[in-house]
Amino acid sequence: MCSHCSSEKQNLYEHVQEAVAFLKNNISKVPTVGIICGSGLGSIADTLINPIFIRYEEVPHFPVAKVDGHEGRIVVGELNRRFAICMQGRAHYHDGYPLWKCTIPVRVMQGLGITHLIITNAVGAINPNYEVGDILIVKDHLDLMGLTGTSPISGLDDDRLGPKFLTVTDAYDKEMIKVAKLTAEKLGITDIVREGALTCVGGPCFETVTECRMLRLLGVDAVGMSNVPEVIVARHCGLTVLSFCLVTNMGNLDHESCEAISHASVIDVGARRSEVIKKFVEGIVQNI
Ligand SMILES: O=P(O)(O)O[C@H]1O[C@H](CO)[C@@H](O)[C@H]1O
Ligand SMILES: Nc1nc2[nH]cnc2c(=O)[nH]1
Repeated sequence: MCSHCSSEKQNLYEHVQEAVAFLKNNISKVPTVGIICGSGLGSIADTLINPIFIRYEEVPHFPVAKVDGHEGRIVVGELNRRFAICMQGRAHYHDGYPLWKCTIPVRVMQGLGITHLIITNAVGAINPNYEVGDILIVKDHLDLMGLTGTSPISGLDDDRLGPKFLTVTDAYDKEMIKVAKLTAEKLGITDIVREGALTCVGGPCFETVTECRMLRLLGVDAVGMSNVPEVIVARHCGLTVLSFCLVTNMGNLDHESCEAISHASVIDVGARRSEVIKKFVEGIVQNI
C-alpha cells in the first residue's frame, strides 16, 4: 500500500495519542519547549539538566533517525527554569519516510504540552554573502516539496490533527525572531547571524550548480533537506515556532569553483559551532 493511503496514515491521530501516552508514563513533568536538533547539532541536548533519555525505537509509531550525527533519542530535562524536550536527531524524507511520518515527533511534543518549538537543521548557503558557520534565522520558506505535491499535511482528512487548509505566511513567529536576535546581540555573535528564506528539498543528493542557480533565482538564501515540513506541521497543530539553520557549506553556484560536499563535513561544522549554538538556544529559551 502506498504511503498516501496506508492505514498508518489513516490512524495518525490515534498513533500520536499512543506515543504521547507512552511518553507521559516515562516523563514526570509537562514540557513547555521543544527542540529538534539537526545534523551535527545534537549537542544542544547537552544543555538539559537531569536528563532522561528515551530511544526513538522504544516509542510507539515513532520514525527512527537513520543518518550519522543523529543520535535518535528523546532527551527531556530542565533548561533555564523550563522543562524541555529535545529530539536528538530526526527522520528525513530521504530516509524513506513520507513527510507525515517524519513529522510525528512534532505532533507528539504538542500532545505532551509544548507551546514553543525550536527547529534546527544543517543547510547549504545559496546566498553568496553567507559564510560557513553562519546561523540563519528563518523568516520565510519556499516549500518546494509542498508546491510540487508532497506536503506533510496533505490527505490527512482529520480535523483533530489540524485544519485541511493552512496559512503559513505567519509561520515564523516575529516575537521568537526578536528573542533570537536579542540573544545574538547579548552573546556578541550578530556578525554570524543572518535572517532569510529557507527551502527544503527531498535529497539525498546535494545540489548541482544548475540547481543552486535555480534556487538563487527563486530567492532563497539556503537549502536543506528538513525543517520546513516540521514548521508546517507545528503550525498545523498550533505551536509557536522558531526555526534556525547552521550553514555547513556553500551551495555550488559556479562550475569553476565547485567543491564536493560531504555529510562528514556537515557534521564537522556542527561540532565546531556546538558551543555557540548551545549558548544561543539557552539564551532563547531563557527569554520565551
Ligand atoms: O536536515 P538535517 O537533519 O540537519 O540533516 C542534513 O544533513 C544531511 C546532509 O549532510 C541531510 O540529512 C540534511 O537534511
Ligand atoms: N539540500 C541540502 N541540504 C544540506 N544540508 C547540509 N548541506 C546541505 C546542502 O548543501 N544542500
